[in-house]
Amino acid sequence: MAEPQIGKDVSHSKTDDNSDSKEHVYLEETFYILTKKKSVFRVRLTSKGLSLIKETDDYSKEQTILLRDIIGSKCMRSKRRRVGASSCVCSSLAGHHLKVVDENSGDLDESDISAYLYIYAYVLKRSRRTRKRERTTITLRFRSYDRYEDNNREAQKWRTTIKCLLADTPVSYALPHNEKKLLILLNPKSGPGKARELFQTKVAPILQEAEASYDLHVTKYAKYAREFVRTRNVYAWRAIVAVGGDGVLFEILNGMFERLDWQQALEEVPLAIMPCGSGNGLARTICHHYNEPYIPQNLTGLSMALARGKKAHMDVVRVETKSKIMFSFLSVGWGLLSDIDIESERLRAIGGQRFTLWALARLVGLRKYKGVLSYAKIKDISNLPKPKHPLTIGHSVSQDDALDSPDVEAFFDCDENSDVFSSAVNGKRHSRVDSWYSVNSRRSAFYSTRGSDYHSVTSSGSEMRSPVHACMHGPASHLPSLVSQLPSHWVHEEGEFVMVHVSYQSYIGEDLLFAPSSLLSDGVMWMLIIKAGISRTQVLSFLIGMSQGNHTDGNNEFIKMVPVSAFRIVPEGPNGYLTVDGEMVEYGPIQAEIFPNIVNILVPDTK
Ligand SMILES: Nc1ncnc2c1ncn2[C@@H]1O[C@H](COP(=O)(O)OP(=O)(O)OP(=O)(O)O)[C@@H](O)[C@H]1O
Repeated sequence: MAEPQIGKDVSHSKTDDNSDSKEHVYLEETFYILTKKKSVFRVRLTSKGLSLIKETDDYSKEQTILLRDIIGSKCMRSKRRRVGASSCVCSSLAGHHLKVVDENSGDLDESDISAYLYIYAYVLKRSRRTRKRERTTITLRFRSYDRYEDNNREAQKWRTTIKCLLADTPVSYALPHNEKKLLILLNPKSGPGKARELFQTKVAPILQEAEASYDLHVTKYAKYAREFVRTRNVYAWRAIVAVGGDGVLFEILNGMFERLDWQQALEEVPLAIMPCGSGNGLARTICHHYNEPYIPQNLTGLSMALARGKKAHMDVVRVETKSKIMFSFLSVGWGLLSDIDIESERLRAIGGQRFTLWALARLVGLRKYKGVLSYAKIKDISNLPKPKHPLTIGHSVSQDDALDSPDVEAFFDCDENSDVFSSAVNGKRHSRVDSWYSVNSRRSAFYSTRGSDYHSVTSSGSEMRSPVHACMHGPASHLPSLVSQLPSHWVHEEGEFVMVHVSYQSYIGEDLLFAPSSLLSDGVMWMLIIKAGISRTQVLSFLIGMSQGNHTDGNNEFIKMVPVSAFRIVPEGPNGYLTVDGEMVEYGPIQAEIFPNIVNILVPDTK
């Protein structure tokens, strides 16, 4: 039997049955199942993924776990049995409930020389109407040699190769050098207040399996995340993750623009979002573009994206009010949708449904707002100029003061419920008698990645509230000041409006497909204008249509959607709401322009 080998020595090309593309085989090994004497499993690690080929005298059946669905792997050993447990060292393992522990654990069973490789994957499953990821663990048992060290070496070879393939680095015997930690900024108050729980139960276990370590900071007050990002050496982390609603990411983004080195920081440190708020428009948009199932409070696909680190460019909009400049990634709103967003705050505890309830209330008392709307219309969106980077060059400034001391690290190994389909072999000499076993959706007991730090709200440490006056940097505006005249080619509309809402993302909420044609990075803002005079029935069908993205279909003289590159809204009177990314800003004149490609955001790896 050929030993598993690595890299060039054994590599050969295999033509995939389903495609013409050549597939590179890195490792290949046969695993026997003695209880099923006539069947073997040929396991192949290829550039495509992990192929498990079951071969009997009569047939051969292949299952492939795609590389993009694999999140990580881990080498384990058997756990020492308790004294009095009904087993003897030399007895068959078949039928027994095998428990495994970390290879460095003090609780391991020295008499079992097997090394176990656990491979963790989240495979996309389709049922008739839905798609979702299911957790799958493949266990390979290495027991060809008489010494654990030799078996472990084999298992480690597979682990290293998997790790290199996942990191997209050349396959070698050394684990790829990784890497900086993730910076997690978690808002415990976002949405219905479940961010902490969701992170611990849904995100942390996946980061654990991927061996992606992180520093977790729980925000202590509004603007905490913004100050944190402004004042820290953000280059120490490989990405900054907002766990909460769009509001936390808004803070992080604006904290980045408050840095003198904003350009370098945004180029080198990608941002990411884990949706635990009530709107979650950006997270929904990312999943939409990358064909990743979006299931509220599930977070599997986006957690995998954190581990993988694949980046995409995203546009950012510079917004100016009378007294502030800010940067936005989602939307600017005036009228109906902003009223619903802000006034439904009091129903925060019920999560996203607050929008539906308040929409009904606002429909009954439909308001209209007087003002002037001006915009630079994009004439041909199929022929957009290639996005440019802003010309301003920032210089790097970083501060590195300490905030909290790390709290206790919570790490639990997956030593419960870990079944391994094992072969009946006793005696001292082993021929190759390894076996594999795969089980779906196993419960996981992982909470925190080794090497990750949890900075608790209760941990001692300085309150941050920075006394430093923050000033906004970022790309230079091309617009005249808010009180100056606009260019002559702009369109002006004066009158009464039910709403004007501008978004640069497809979804502005989990169920609100606002701009179906929008892309993450296209330099286009989609401006939806609803003029006064529209009937309540038409508004209702507009709101219902937004769940499917067909709210602007059909002939309606009161509703229109316009692609723009810049706009200005000048409301009349003192009463009303203006929102930027769902956050209320001062009521009065507001203008905005889009800057393509400024931010890097982590996205699912669905290549
Ligand atoms: N510890 C905290 N205490 C109080 N408010 C906080 C804290 N941390 C952050 N905030 C503020 O909470 C606001 C709302 O946050 P977030 O966006 O996470 O939730 P959400 O509004 O429910 O979600 P969405 O924006 O998706 O609707 C933000 O403006 C943020 O500044």
